[in-house]
Amino acid sequence: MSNILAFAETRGGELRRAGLEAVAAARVIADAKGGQVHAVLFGTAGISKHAAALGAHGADVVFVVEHAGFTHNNPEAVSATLADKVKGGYAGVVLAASATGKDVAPRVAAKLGVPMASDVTSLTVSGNGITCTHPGYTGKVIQTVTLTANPAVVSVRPGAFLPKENAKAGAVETLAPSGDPSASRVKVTETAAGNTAKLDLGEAPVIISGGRGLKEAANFKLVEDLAAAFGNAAVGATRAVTDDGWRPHSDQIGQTGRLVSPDLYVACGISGAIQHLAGMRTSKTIVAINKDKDAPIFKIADYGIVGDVLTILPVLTEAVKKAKA
Ligand SMILES: Cc1cc2nc3c(=O)[nH]c(=O)nc-3n(C[C@H](O)[C@H](O)[C@H](O)COP(=O)(O)OP(=O)(O)OC[C@H]3O[C@@H](n4cnc5c(N)ncnc54)[C@H](O)[C@@H]3O)c2cc1C
Repeated sequence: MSNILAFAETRGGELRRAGLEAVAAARVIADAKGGQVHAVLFGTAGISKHAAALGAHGADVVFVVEHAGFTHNNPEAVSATLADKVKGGYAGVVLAASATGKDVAPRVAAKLGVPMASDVTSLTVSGNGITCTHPGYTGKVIQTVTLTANPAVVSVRPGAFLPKENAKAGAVETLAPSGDPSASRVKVTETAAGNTAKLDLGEAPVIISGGRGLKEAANFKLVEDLAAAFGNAAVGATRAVTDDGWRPHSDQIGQTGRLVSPDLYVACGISGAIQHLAGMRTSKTIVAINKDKDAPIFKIADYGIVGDVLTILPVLTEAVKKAKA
């Protein structure tokens, strides 16, 4: 009982980075316990094409659950299948704390009758316990909890566990869903995609985020220019900005927005209100630009620039372009 199950999240038939991150986190636990990582991939016909990528990122076995009832997220059927599979002899199951994962993970824990650790940013294994850290009280504290329940249910914060490629290919097996996925009481009939050309905030290694200090919506062009110079960056925003309609609500980061943990987070004209920090304080490196040297954002920043964001952003963009040339 040292194998760990990972939920290989997909959307629109495509494997999400969140799924690979769940495998990466499951690998940490399985390696410490001397077990294997088994990923479960749900979808319609043809979804098995993603098994190779899961194997290449650390899944020893990929179970493919194909059914027309998995066209959209189907939390009831997915959680029932995952819980039944875990009962078959696993030490735990790992999911991403994404919108989909948040819908599925508590259902799995409830079906198994165990507690869960949610939005986990790091974990270690000692004896029979899995010790997890995660932000609590809207990010005011980092809590450390040890799960001793067996099996363990863990959801990991997007960006906290980096997918790692290995040379191995995982074995692929088919798995029958528990019950009839088409008969779920919860039916997602449509998924409306946002701007699909944009990098997803939960998956981008770099986020350039803007606040009210940018003065007006048009100045977000400076934020977009810096993101474009990086090439692998997404644009985020504070709630002050999304409430004012400068940016879509899907860009909002924080307590009531997206939770992110990129490698680099650049906060441009953002004060650092606790509700904003709740969504980004676990970023690996934080750079803040603010004209007020006492702005709270500087308390959590690794690098701070005191000055006018409207003049600093074009300079940074040119510097990044030069470094990338
Ligand atoms: C229940 C609840 C939930 C919330 N959820 C969220 C959430 O999810 N996400 C979120 O972001 N907020 C959230 N908020 C709002 C939050 O409290 C703040 O109001 C918001 O984050 C502030 O956004 P801001 O930093 O853009 O604006 P401000 O707080 O107005 O800060 C603007 C900053 O820009 C600086 N500045 C001004 N001009 C310049 C310049 N020229 N150059 C450089 N710096 C400049 C200022 O010094 C200031 O620090 C929530 C609030 C509540 C009550």
